[in-house]
Parts: sequence; structure tokens; C-alpha cells
Amino acid sequence: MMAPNKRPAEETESLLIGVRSIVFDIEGTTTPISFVKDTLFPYVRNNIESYLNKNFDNPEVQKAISALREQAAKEKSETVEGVVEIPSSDASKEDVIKAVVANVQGQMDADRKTTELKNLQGLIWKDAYESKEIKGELFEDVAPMLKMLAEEGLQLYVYSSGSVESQKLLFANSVQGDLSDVFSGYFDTTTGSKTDSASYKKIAAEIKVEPNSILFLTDIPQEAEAAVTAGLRSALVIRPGNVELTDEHLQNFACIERFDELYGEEYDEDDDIKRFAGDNGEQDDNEEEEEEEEEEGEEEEGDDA
Ligand SMILES: CSCCC(=O)C(=O)COP(=O)(O)O
Ligand SMILES: [Mg+2]
Repeated sequence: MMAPNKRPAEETESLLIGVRSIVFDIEGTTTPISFVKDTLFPYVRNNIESYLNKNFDNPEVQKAISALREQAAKEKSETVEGVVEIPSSDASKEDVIKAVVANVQGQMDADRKTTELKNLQGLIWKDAYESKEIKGELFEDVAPMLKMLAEEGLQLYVYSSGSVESQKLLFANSVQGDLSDVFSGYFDTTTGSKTDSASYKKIAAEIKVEPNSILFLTDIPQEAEAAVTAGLRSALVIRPGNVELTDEHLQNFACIERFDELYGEEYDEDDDIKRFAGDNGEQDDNEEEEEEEEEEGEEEEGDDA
């Protein structure tokens, strides 16, 4: 069903003209919000205590606990409400685990997107993906469209609040197979908050692409606004289960319900028209030469007959 006020795709022009790189949000863009809320988050809640008991001495886990401890101490000094402090490493394993569990549950209750929380969540999800208890859920158009866009020469990136490690796990262990190959890189909140325009400038600098040649796709208008402030292009993705957008957002941003709408028209597999051929939709010289040579060859064959 089309979202209210959304312009039909047939009437929109391609959002890919002049675009070299696409940066994808995950939750609400490639992946249903329900997968994150009803599968990933409950997995952490249900398994964090046993995970910490089993992996307490793992250096990665100790690093994640130290980061949470520092975060809590800092927030306590800033009088942030509801912070659960974590005792020093001299305290008993039992006391540290109890505090980490309460800290993480508290941050998750508030749906916080802190780097420290996301880092530990990512470590816990690793077990779930490796044991095949969880597979990364994707909207059905995602794998075919990502493959097609990558084949057409676009560089694809992910920018999500989930840690880079958890992003890689989701796409490598997805219900639509291993999609690791389609991505050129991953960004998380270590680059900065998704609602801060400076984060998008950093991404553009890191991938060495002009901001105006980067398209950021997200379900969150504040993230789209931050990207546009940084000089990127952005479109809002309307997926089942997402928070409804206001009329203002629908009017201010290009909106798509599926990735094939990036082409500005219904994608038809039998259609032989190449809609994206590099910068500005123009053919590169090699391609033109190849086509000319092919045509000449055909003419010669015709003459011989
Ligand atoms: C990498 S999957 C986990 C997603 C997650 O933890 C999250 O907070 C989603 O945030 P997003 O920025 O992808 O909307
Ligand atoms: Mg999102």
C-alpha cells in the first residue's frame, strides 16, 4: 500500500543520477524494525548474563565492560538519570556481571544507541549468528537490489547505530545469503551520531567521494536532515512497521518504499534499458567503443552473407 501523500514512483525521476555511493541505514531501511526489537534485543536480554559468565575473561568482553564502566562514571558525574554504575575490576566477577546486566537492560529500556552498549550487543549477537539461532532479516527486495546496484558500479556502504561488527554479522548471515561482497565499507557511531551532520562529512572524507555524489537512505527524517546539511543527498525509506512520517517530511524528501524506486520508475527485469551507467547516467568511453565495435562486426557479417 502506498504511504499517504507519497508521489507514485512512476512520476519521480531517478535518484541515482550523479550518485557514486549509497549509504544504507539498517533498522527500518534494509531490515524490519520488528527484527531488531523482537529478535535481536530480546536475544541480548535473555542471554547477557550467561554470555558474560561464559566469556568474562575474553579480552574483547573486558574491553566492552571497561567502556561501559567509563561511560556510566562520566554520565553519573553529568547527573544523567537512571545510570547504573559498574564496580571496578577489583570487585567480584559476580558483582561486575550483575551491574553490567542492569546497566545494559537500563540502556535498552530507554532504546539508547550508545557506542558502548552497541559494542557489547554486537559481541553477544555473534554467538547467535554463529549458532544459526538468528539470521539477519531483510526486506525481500534488499539482496537483489544491492547486488544489482553494486554490479552497476555503485559503491555501497552501511551507516547504522549497531556496531560495525554487528552490521557485518547481519549481512553475512542474512536470510538472503551472504551479502558481504556488495559492501565497500561500514560505519557506526564511532564516526559520530547519526543526527549530527559532522558524521556525514567524515564519511564522505573517508570514502573519498564528494558529498553531493553520495545518497543516504534512512527511515529517520532527523538523520536525513543531518546528511543533507552535510551536503549529501538523502531519501526517506518507508517500510512496513516504520514510524509514520509527517506531511512535512513527505514533502521535503524524496520517499521510496522499495529500492527499485531509486530508478524513478517500476523496475522491470525484462526491460533492457540501462538506467545507471556510472556518473550522471552517461556511458563511459570504453562502453561506447565496445558497442561501436559490436555494431561494425554485425555490419561486416551482414555484408559477407
Ligand atoms: C546492526 S543491527 C542492530 C541494529 C541496532 O542495534 C540499531 O540500533 C539500529 O539502528 P539503525 O541506526 O540501523 O537504525
Ligand atoms: Mg533506521
